[in-house]
Amino acid sequence: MLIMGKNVAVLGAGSWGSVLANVLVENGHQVELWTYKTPQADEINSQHTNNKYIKDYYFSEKLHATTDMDAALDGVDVVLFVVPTKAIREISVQVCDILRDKNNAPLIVHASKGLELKTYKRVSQIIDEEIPSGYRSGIVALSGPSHAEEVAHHDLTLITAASEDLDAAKEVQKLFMNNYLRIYTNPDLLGVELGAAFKNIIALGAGALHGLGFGDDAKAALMTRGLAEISRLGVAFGADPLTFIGLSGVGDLVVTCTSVHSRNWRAGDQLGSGKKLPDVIADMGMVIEGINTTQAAYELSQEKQIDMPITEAIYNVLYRGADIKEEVGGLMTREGKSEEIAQNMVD
Ligand SMILES: NC(=O)C1=CN([C@@H]2O[C@H](COP(=O)(O)OP(=O)(O)OC[C@H]3O[C@@H](n4cnc5c(N)ncnc54)[C@H](OP(=O)(O)O)[C@@H]3O)[C@@H](O)[C@H]2O)C=CC1
Ligand SMILES: O=C(CO)COP(=O)(O)O
Repeated sequence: MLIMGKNVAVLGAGSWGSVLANVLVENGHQVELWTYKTPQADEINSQHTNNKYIKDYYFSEKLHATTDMDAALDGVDVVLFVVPTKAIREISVQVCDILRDKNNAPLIVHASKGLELKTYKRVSQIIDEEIPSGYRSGIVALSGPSHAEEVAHHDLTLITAASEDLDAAKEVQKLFMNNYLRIYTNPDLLGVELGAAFKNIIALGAGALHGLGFGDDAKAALMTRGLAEISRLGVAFGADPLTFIGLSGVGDLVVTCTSVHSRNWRAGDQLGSGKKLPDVIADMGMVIEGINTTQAAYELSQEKQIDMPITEAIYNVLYRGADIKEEVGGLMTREGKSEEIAQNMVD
């Protein structure tokens, strides 16, 4: 099943980038993990740890980190982007400048979950714009219910390799698949990327409900109604509605709304407990993608006239200083609806 000996550059040495790089090393590939921070590269190379992002975990001694992107991209077969969405464009520009002088045209994979602010572009669209097809082969999104903390310890995880290019998706499937990480292919790149981005909004809400002291009924309700509204927005952009009941849809929604590993859930929990947003962001020290994605999704829903009451409530808390309890009260006392109509993913 494994393709042995591919050369892979992993860009972004946070929690997910460093763990995915380790998976690739364990699968027998040559990996250069790129970070812009020399002390972090030194820590990974000499102590085999990455303690700010994955506590008390020892990486393979074969995993090598570097701050030299040119060297990392030299002769690579695959480039994996795992930086926060807001950094994708600038890193893509740097990668393209380097690939222009090489002739390896690698396969591009990304594992980031968000939308670009203002342009509302998906990660694969940004990469496609900045790295023309002459300098690379296909683009694949790797997505689904997966926390770095669990994959690091070989917990069983199933995710999706999505691409409009099936051969590229199959190559990524073979690259990552092993006895603890199972990969499916999916042709609905748009639906997979939108599900991955939007579930973080609902995870912020699920965390907030927990912080406010609400229980399992409220959590189940939020996840169900949240799935209905994020599917509605995704379908308006051309996603296959069935993608939202797959790994990158309901799968990722469930894990992110229920796991203490989720930074989005934890951020929501802290907001629900009364902590101020700037303190939540500062104390997390890792990316909380749902904050920007809430803004993007809210603006898109306004533009497309799509009813997204949960997203709007979370937007009001994050960007308009609204009181969380009042927003929850507002959601509960909206005009009564038929579930048949309210559940419709399409209208
Ligand atoms: N963690 C997980 O389990 C999973 C994460 N993801 C997705 O993967 C993406 C990355 O997440 P994750 O690894 O968790 O995030 P982290 O915050 O743990 O790490 C992000 C890394 O990218 C670095 N970075 C930030 N901005 C730049 C930049 N402009 N140039 C270069 N490097 C930069 C950060 O450095 P610094 O900290 O110094 O800013 C950090 O090393 C996100 O889109 C997330 O949604 C997907 C699935 C699982
Ligand atoms: O996407 C993830 C799990 O699949 C990671 O979620 P968080 O970014 O909320 O930690």
